[in-house]
Amino acid sequence: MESFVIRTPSSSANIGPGFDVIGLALSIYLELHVTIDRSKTTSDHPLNCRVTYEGQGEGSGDIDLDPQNNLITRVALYVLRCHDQRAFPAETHVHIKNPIPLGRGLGSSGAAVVAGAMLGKEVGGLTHLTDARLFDYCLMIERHPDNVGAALFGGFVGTYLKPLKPEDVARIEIPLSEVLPAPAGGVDTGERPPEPPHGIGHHIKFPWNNDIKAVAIIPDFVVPTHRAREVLPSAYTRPDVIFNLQRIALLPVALGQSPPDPELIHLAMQDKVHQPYRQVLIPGLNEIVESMSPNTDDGFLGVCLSGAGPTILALATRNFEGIAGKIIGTLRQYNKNKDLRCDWKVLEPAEGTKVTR
Ligand SMILES: Nc1ncnc2c1ncn2[C@@H]1O[C@H](COP(=O)(O)OP(=O)(O)OP(=O)(O)O)[C@@H](O)[C@H]1O
Ligand SMILES: N[C@@H](CCO)C(=O)O
Repeated sequence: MESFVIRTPSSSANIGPGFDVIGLALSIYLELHVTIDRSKTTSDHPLNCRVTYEGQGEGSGDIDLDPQNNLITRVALYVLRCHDQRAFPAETHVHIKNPIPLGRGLGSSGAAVVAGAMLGKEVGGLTHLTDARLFDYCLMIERHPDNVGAALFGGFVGTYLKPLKPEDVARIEIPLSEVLPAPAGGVDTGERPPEPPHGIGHHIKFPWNNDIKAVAIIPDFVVPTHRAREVLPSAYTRPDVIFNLQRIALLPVALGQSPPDPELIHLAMQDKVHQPYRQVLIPGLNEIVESMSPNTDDGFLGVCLSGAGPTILALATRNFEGIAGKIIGTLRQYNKNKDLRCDWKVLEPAEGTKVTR
């Protein structure tokens, strides 16, 4: 019996002004516990794969355990089929342990995509696939690189897409359904899916001062990423673009400096590209951003929406409970549900995806 574990961190995307660019891997981990019984030559399970799931929170019960539909195993299958392997080895068991809350802005789908790509590599014995190449596969599925970049490479990262040749631009616009074909009555057509162009995405690691902790306040409601993208405008004014450019030029330096400069970090985390528009989905967000500063809250450095929300991410050096309490109070004040449940956690930057045997 062969067994191994794939461990992928959660992540917070954007960190204020870095919309679709900056990601921070965080210390809540998705784990895939994989066993392969190669003594079996056939399996009763579709695609030779049994999927089990252990998770928590809203939506956990909706995770599809059919390997043809589950996001993680579908991504693995995409990687395998690009290498002419039509199914998992008989017989594979993937046990998913997922403490990352779904649809809350902590990169659950990014982690699932990265873990799935790594699963395809490992079960297929595709040792030639480097992390840089797996990034290309992930970017065929999750089209913004910030969450998948942080989940794959770890730490505090800036991510960017390479200008592509016109024919390759067309290839990253491939509809998701073609990259990950939904099962057509369970019948495998034998077609090879479109392979990712080489070098779609790149990343650079920024320094992080370890005195800075990430306090994640996780409200008990879901904001699907596609919904949070629909509320964004398709064009921005020049002053708003310049506002974000000025701050993004500061952010990676500000969060690496020792000792941290609270005023600089507070300024560097401001945003005019996504947060003001997402307030309609996360009542209280603007009030939190506008009412908190290093002068009003001891230990506070800055605050932003985590990814597409609704999680709020505060950066701080101390007074974590006080800061979380104030944010929870403001969320409850502006939410229709005055008893809104909110979980909160103090998180650290995390390592990228690792496989242990
Ligand atoms: N471990 C998992 N297994 C299968 N599907 C998953 C898993 N994790 C996430 N998903 C899918 O991803 C969806 C959530 O993705 P979505 O992009 O809306 O939010 P998120 O990734 O949690 O937040 P954000 O992208 O803002 O950080 C879930 O509803 C589910 O369909
Ligand atoms: N950059 C993305 C991250 C969410 O997945 C967004 O904010 O929409």
